[in-house]
Amino acid sequence: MLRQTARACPFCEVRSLLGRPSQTRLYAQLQRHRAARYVALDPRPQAASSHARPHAGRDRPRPSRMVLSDSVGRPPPRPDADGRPVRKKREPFSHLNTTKVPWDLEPRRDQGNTGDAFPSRRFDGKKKPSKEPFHALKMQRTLHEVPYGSRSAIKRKIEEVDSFEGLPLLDTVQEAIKDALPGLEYRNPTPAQAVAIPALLGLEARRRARNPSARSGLESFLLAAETGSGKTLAYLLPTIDAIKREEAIEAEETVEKEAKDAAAKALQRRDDIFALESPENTKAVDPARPRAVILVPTAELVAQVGAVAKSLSHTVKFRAAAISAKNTATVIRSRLFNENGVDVLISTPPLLASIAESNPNILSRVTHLIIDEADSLLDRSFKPFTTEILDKATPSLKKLILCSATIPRYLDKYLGERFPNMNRLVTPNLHAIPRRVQLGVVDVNKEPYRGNKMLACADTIWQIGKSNADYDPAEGKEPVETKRILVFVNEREETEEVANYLIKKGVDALAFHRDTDPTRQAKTLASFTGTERTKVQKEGEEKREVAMTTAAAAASKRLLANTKVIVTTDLGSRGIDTVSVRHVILYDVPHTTIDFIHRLGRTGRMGRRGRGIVLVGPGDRADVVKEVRDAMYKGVALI
Ligand SMILES: Nc1ncnc2c1ncn2[C@@H]1O[C@H](COP(=O)(O)OP(=O)(O)OP(=O)(O)O)[C@@H](O)[C@H]1O
Repeated sequence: MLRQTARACPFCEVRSLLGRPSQTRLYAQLQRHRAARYVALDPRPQAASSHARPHAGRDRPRPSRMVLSDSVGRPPPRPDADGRPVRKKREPFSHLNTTKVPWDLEPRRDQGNTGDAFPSRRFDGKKKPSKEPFHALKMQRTLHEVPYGSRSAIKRKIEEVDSFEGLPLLDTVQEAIKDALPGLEYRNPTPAQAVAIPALLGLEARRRARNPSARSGLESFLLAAETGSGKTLAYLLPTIDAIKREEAIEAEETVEKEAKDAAAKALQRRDDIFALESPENTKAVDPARPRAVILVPTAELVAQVGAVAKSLSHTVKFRAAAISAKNTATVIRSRLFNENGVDVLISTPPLLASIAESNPNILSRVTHLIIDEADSLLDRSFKPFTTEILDKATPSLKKLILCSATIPRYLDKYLGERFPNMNRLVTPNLHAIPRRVQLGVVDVNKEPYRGNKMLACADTIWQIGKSNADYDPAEGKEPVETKRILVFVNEREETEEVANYLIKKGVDALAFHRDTDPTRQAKTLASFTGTERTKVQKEGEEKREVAMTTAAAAASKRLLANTKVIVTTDLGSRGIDTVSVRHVILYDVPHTTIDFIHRLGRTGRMGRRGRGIVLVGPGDRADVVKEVRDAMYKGVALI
């Protein structure tokens, strides 16, 4: 509430509120009052200005001429060119020996402070920490905000789902979970799975809407969960469950129909013994009509999600086909038009959109459409293909599921407009980088690097390679055969440049970008994504190491043993499950918090520890890095 002081004009008896309003208004009013007083005291004829003659035209008694000035000792402030009063500059010691607190040092209630005249300063003269954090990040604010109140409510819900057995999944699907999560003793749902699986199975909707008809039609879901939280299984398990149930219903219907047909035929034969036997209707085999389609942005993710689906299909018995532009036309054809049909198709939007153009029937039976990495697939480059597929699949679609670890504002707006009733499934730690991931900063401007980022990068990798701090089994820490480090750069051209420099410095480094040879790319990635190496992979790695050691010995160079490095762009940051990566080096400061989240998300996956190291060089935004670090330390969401 503003404190308001009513003051009466001695000439017009108009009560004006001079307590809280701005100083400019106060002075303007004072000016008018003074002008009015001079006008009142001046015997000369007045100008016809309403400003100079406040009561012109009104029949009011003339006030007494003996009105004393209330500011004799202070001349009226001279107006500036705009007519506003010019304020006298405050001298450094002008406030001394005064008995009243000057107006501009008075505590202001609207600043919400409790009596501190300098809200941003402490008594010791140091700057008070600002109540509004993330100034630098606010300049590039990209992420949609999730209120902390709703995050706590979700936490309570997650606690209710503590095992897969408690979820109403088919027995075969329950069995298959063990195949999809090998090597784990305890397999409990992650927060993403605890939030998504019940909702996608329709438990939430059934609870909310008593009337089952309310659930008919297309249901849309947005699953927003942090990186490495098991989103793939969160959408795959309910989708496969639904497919199997649909299949069972269809099989029952077919048996019923066949029985009816057989009965009808028998009746016909009995009535008409001379009728010719009609040939058996040969069933139209239409193999390329999947029930579920999963869209992902890269060929690497197609392979990764395809592998998870394949592992589930061994127990559940469904057919999954993963196709990408990296496959030859023959491979794509044989997978897609398999005579046994396809239940789940995994592809990139451009490839599927082009296939759907020549085979419009391919999307006619899709009941589940999953758009993984939705923020990428609905940004400018992919959106036309993704929406084309969505539009073509809509007539038969029952469930649309969008997944992402980051929800940018443009996506939030788009979804709000296109799917106003979308079910938003959000995990409590969305947009936060887990505390188990630490962020270190290397100041490249300082000695010994003097602005040489490549040198700083090579040195950091050598330090990690030589250090035993994170991997010492003697101290009860996880032993690793080979350390794997991901280096992220902002531009594709830099990948080769940095990788070549690292090789010169005795580091086993590979550049990974869109134009890398596909077989080499697959081999490189495979060694970073699996915890267990296959025999062939191990042999390949050993061969490469021997070759490098020989080359290094020939050039009498040092070689960093047991450390493998991939230098990549954003291509390697989206969805790739780099479980064996403990260190991520951000060679360039990422352009947005979205890139920070995805790049740092390649380490510390599924409860593991990880470390990110940012190289801050000349011209890099050190303030942004500091704020990201603060947010990570506090465990709050980035903005
Ligand atoms: N319930 C679980 N218990 C243990 N591990 C799990 C569980 N669910 C998934 N995982 C493992 O967690 C890892 C990450 O899973 P996934 O790739 O699906 O994460 P994501 O959320 O899609 O990550 P990103 O956002 O980076 O794409 C995988 O190795 C997977 O096997």
